[in-house]
Amino acid sequence: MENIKKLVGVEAAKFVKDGMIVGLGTGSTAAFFVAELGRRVAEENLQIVGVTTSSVTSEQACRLGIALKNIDDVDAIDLTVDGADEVDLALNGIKGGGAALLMEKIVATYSRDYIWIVDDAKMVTHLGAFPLPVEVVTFGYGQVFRLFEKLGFNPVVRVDASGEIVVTDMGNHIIDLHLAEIKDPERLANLLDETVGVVEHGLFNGMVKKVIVGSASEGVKIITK
Ligand SMILES: O=C[C@H](O)[C@H](O)[C@H](O)COP(=O)(O)O
Repeated sequence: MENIKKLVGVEAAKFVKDGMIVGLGTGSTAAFFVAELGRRVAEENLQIVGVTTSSVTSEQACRLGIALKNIDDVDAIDLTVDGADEVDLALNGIKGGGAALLMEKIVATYSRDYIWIVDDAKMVTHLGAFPLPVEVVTFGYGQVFRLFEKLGFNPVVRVDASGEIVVTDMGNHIIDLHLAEIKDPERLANLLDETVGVVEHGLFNGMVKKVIVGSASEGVKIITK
């Protein structure tokens, strides 16, 4: 699995050219992309500026000597590369397994080009087997939780390994919705967008035009919309 993640990470890095402002995704797959950029910065003098999507990625990029800027200090981001938790046939996806969905969605929204890197097990017919992360403000999150219960969304407040409620980089909580199958991603996204207390959700509908998929048997495949 780590080999496949590395394969797609290195493949995605080929789209990065000198002078680019690059959005750096979060997660175990995106980490291979960032590592490859770090290698090219060190060994090939690649000139780039990164805009990161989490504190974890910022730390990795800093360690690797990748120059970073705050999203507000760049005009636009040329390309963002990120992982995903599930991708359907229309290239809608679920993100946020690593609790970085809010920063990821903002960086993706202000990027000219956006690529996902995944292993083939994440390619699905319908989204929803992966619990949908919803980022909620801490004030009144219990009320939002109860609303989700009433709607039959099987919500679970995310806790870390020591049982503490997760606090995201943006200071919010995450409620994971165990939906089994999302029949209409657009409708669900609209409902969540309109729910007071929800900051953002992990449905990334129609945002990506290119997905680099890795598999043990077939290597790398690029799916475009
Ligand atoms: O919040 C985390 C991100 O959305 C990740 O990109 C996503 O969870 C995929 O992570 P991984 O590559 O570790 O499976």
